[in-house]
Amino acid sequence: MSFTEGVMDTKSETVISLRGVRAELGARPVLRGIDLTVRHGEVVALLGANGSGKSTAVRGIIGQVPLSAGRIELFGTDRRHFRDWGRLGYVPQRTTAAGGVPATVTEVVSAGRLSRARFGVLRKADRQAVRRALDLVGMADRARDSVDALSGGQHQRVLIARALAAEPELLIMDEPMAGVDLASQEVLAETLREQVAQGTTVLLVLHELGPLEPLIDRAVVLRDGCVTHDGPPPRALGQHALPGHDHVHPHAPAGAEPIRTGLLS
Ligand SMILES: Nc1ncnc2c1ncn2[C@@H]1O[C@H](COP(=O)(O)OP(=O)(O)OP(=O)(O)O)[C@@H](O)[C@H]1O
Repeated sequence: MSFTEGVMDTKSETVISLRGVRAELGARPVLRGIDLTVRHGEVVALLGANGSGKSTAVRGIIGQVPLSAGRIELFGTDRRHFRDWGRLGYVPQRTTAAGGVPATVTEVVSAGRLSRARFGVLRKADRQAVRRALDLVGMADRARDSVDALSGGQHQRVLIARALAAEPELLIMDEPMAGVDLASQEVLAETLREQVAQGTTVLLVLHELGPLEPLIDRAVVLRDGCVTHDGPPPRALGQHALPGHDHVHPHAPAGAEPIRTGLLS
């Protein structure tokens, strides 16, 4: 095989594949036949209204939600047999980094490196990776602080640093910008841009594209547990401008029907 073929193989490699995925939570069907493909180097945004199944889909991918039907593959391996979790970084939705146990920022971010550390022991290169991750999210100056002393947005940055510390090939993030102010969103967007430039594949749940918009290759929109759009991301900024957001023009006559464009609602 030539070098060029090798590169092309990597580029077209499927990193995440969902086929006919169904899941129930309690008695409620939450995923109702999802197909989704994310290829090497792609940045894919998972969009949709509250309760449409975005978090459940992401949690299904990382093995936290059992499937009732269908198949998920990670790096070409059936998720049920996938063990190479060090290749994947995950930022969960709206949790705190504290978890009830007193820990410093460095300790939390170091935990994200353990999957890469041989025998669970952090060596110099691992500690450097932890420092780099803290630098990337602009939290290096808080390294020794207790995570209890952080604001919500700072927690979020620490969780992102924890995911980056493993230098993952695939980043899965569930609303990484939730509770993060615009200036910090710009910092995180820049961080992500650098990761993507290095070839990291990204799947992220978003409500607004915001500063991430230029990075997004493709948007997949869920509605009631089904994919209703898989293609170019909505062009305009902000959820109010996303296709599918019901919109009544401010000067429309009273009682006018909202304009529905069909993607999100
Ligand atoms: N543990 C659970 N038990 C029962 N139903 C659940 C559970 N967790 C979520 N659900 C339901 O599953 C559906 C999808 O939830 P999910 O969190 O995946 O949506 P989402 O698209 O991520 O929403 P949001 O934008 O609000 O985060 C919702 O109707 C929710 O009520």
